[in-house]
Amino acid sequence: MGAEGDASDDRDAAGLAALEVLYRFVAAVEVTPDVAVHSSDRNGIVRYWNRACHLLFGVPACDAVGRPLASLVAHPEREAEFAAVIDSVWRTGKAPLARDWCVRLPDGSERWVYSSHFPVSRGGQTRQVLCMEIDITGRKIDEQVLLHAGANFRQLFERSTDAIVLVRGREIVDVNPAALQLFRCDGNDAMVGRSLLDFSPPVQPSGEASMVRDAALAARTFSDGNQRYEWMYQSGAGESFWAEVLLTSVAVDHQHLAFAVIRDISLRKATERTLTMAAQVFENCRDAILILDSSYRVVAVNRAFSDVTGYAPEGVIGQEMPSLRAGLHEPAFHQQIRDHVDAHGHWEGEVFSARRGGEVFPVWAALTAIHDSANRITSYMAILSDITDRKQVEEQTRHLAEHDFLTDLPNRVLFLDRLQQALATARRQHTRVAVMFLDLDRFKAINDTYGHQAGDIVLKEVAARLVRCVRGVDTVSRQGGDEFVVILADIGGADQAAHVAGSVMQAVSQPMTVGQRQVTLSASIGISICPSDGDDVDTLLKHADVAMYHAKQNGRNAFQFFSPEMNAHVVERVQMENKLRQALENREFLLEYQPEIDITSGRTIGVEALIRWRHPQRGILRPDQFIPVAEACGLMLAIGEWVLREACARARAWRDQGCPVVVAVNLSSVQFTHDKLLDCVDDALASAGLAPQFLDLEITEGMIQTGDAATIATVNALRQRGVLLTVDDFGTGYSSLSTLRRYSLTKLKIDRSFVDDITRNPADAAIIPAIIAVARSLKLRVIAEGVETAEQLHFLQQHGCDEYQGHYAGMASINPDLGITRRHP
Ligand SMILES: Nc1nc2c(ncn2[C@@H]2O[C@H](COP(=O)(O)OP(=O)(O)OP(=O)(O)O)[C@@H](O)[C@H]2O)c(=O)[nH]1
Repeated sequence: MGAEGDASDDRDAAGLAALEVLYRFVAAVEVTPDVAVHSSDRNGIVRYWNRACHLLFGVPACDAVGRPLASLVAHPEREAEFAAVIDSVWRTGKAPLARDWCVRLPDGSERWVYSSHFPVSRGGQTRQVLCMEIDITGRKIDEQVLLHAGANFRQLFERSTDAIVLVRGREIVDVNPAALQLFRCDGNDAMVGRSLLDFSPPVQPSGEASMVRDAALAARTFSDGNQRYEWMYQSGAGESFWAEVLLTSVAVDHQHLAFAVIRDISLRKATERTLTMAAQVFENCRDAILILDSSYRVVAVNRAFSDVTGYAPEGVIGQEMPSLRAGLHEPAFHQQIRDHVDAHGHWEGEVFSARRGGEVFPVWAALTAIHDSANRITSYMAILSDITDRKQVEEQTRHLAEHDFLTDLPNRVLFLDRLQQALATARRQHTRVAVMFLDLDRFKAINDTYGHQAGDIVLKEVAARLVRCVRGVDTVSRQGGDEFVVILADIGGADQAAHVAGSVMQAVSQPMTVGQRQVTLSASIGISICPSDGDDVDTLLKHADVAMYHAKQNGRNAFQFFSPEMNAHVVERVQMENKLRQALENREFLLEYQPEIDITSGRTIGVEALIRWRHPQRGILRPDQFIPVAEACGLMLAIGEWVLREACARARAWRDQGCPVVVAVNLSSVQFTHDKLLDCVDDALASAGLAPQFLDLEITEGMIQTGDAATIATVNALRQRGVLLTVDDFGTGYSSLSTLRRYSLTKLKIDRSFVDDITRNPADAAIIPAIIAVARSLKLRVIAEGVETAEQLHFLQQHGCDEYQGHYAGMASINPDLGITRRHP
């Protein structure tokens, strides 16, 4: 990517540099007073005419362009020769040698010009003939004078502004002051006696050796009388310069002499080079270039213009710019651009252009005014870069940035933007907007069961179904994971939102095929409505999320509208979560111990450790007030570990004080199924130095009723360590005798609701003897909890219960009195 980027940067830089050359050239050609530049097409019609042409021929560009060249510049007496020269350019595609012409101007006057003709080619075919002309009338007059000078020849030789060098054989025998000046030599001695080859580089720019070419020219001059050619010289100061040479052979006193009239044409050559380069840039530039006259009519276009727009040059030259004609922008917009260019010289920006077939495409346009020497705008240059591809890439990039890669739905970024817009519209038009937050139920199970790929297919299918449930003005977005949010714009009321939520649930719950399988899903949806539940993005989203959370809490597969009470509940819960996270660190937990009494002896044989939270604001909280939150936010493991350690340490302390009691600790299901349970128990016992038989772990029926191998292994591992195991809240679950038999347990704890029944509902208390019978058959001890009255104790005693706990024996406290023995009736 990087390398490609660098390469294209280089290309762009080169392209810009080339365009800069072109621009400077067009500007230079336009303003140069010395070189008249014009071009004509195959029919001899003038297509380009610079300001110097105006000065030389007396015809302004606006009158010259479009007229036959022959009507502007006549070549009296040499019409046929001139026509042959032009014809050879068209036929051969080659530039002929420059030559002098006497031309007649439209006003009847005559001038001498020195003309060079060049083909302007495209695709290997000559399209125009470009002509550069220099006014040499003054020099011609000098030459005429020279011819008729006779005796005054020497004087004219001395005064000539052209360099004249007399040569015998190869040797220079005389030079005039102009020659000394041209060759940067201080006096005749510097040249006389030497050869012109001494003032030439070894090789000419054409690649020919100077010596070889010089010999050929000398021979031809000798046979033809004279030769005109171009030559690269090197001055005495070592500088190279281009010259035009007229070498004439003369016989004086039977000696063959030659005199060379040499004129520096470096300036013209440089202009030619720039012209060639500019023509190449113009033709080969990847961007479309148009040269426009001061009325914005096309004077010339390059190949890229035709490639990009499909217009042939003939179709547009002399017309106004095609994109202007297409009426893609308001006329006022074009006028603004023109005003800007006239005022500042340049304008660039993004506009639309049209191809010949009518297709509209985006371009980056740069329009530059070209001024003459009097700073008047004579023409314009427009460069049009087709940015269709760039726009497409931009569009793709934008799409990627705003859409979810999996479902192609708007992502959170675009969703937020759309919601802002929907809310702004609702505010203006006093309408309502609903935000529907949807989370799939137990989606993790799909991933876990069928694999992530299957999960992806499900998410895509859900996305498609959601889109089908809403109108075009609504937005369905995926926020990530299995969460989707829908904006229902301009809804009549809550009923309408409920209707959509109903159809969404219906759509999601239709079975879908993933690979070979059928999957059935459900979703929980929370809805908030603007303005009643909030009128800004954050509030509406938060409230829809809160409502969705409640839908989940209430059993999933439902939708819920937001209500302030829900919010209060959630706020409270979040606050509790935050406080809970700090509670361990701040040592805010404490354990109270409730004695467990042996019914026969009345002695305290154990204690149940009960966790309390000393909440900084709300005082002492009981487990049911915070344990569900701790479980939900993943803090239960850490809290459970602390309880185990603390309880074991305390049991060890009591034993050291001579009160060896068993400490019962409740295990949460997260703890019980966690693979660190055994390590955790071992650590707690080891760090307290407590024998395992003094630790009783209380688990619920629910945790063991599956009877699966993993649960059996955990129970066995604990029992093998010697730790006791009690099934808490016994009688409320559905464990069967056969399941219980699989485990090596210690004790069953009769749930307090049955103990309550002894006094309140004696008929139902019959379950207690049944539980005790089960325990006996499994050789387990039985303990009853929640014993508050003598009557309850008596009932338990009568039915052979082993132990009890409850207010009758003693409240839970930090420092229970373990020494007392209760007297039972
Ligand atoms: N296949 C797939 N799964 C994803 C993608 N992004 C997130 N998930 C999974 O989606 C699941 C989202 O689970 P949750 O919403 O937290 O929980 P859930 O199982 O849906 O349970 P509830 O939301 O409580 O009903 C997680 O298991 C993520 O790993 C995804 O692009 N493709």
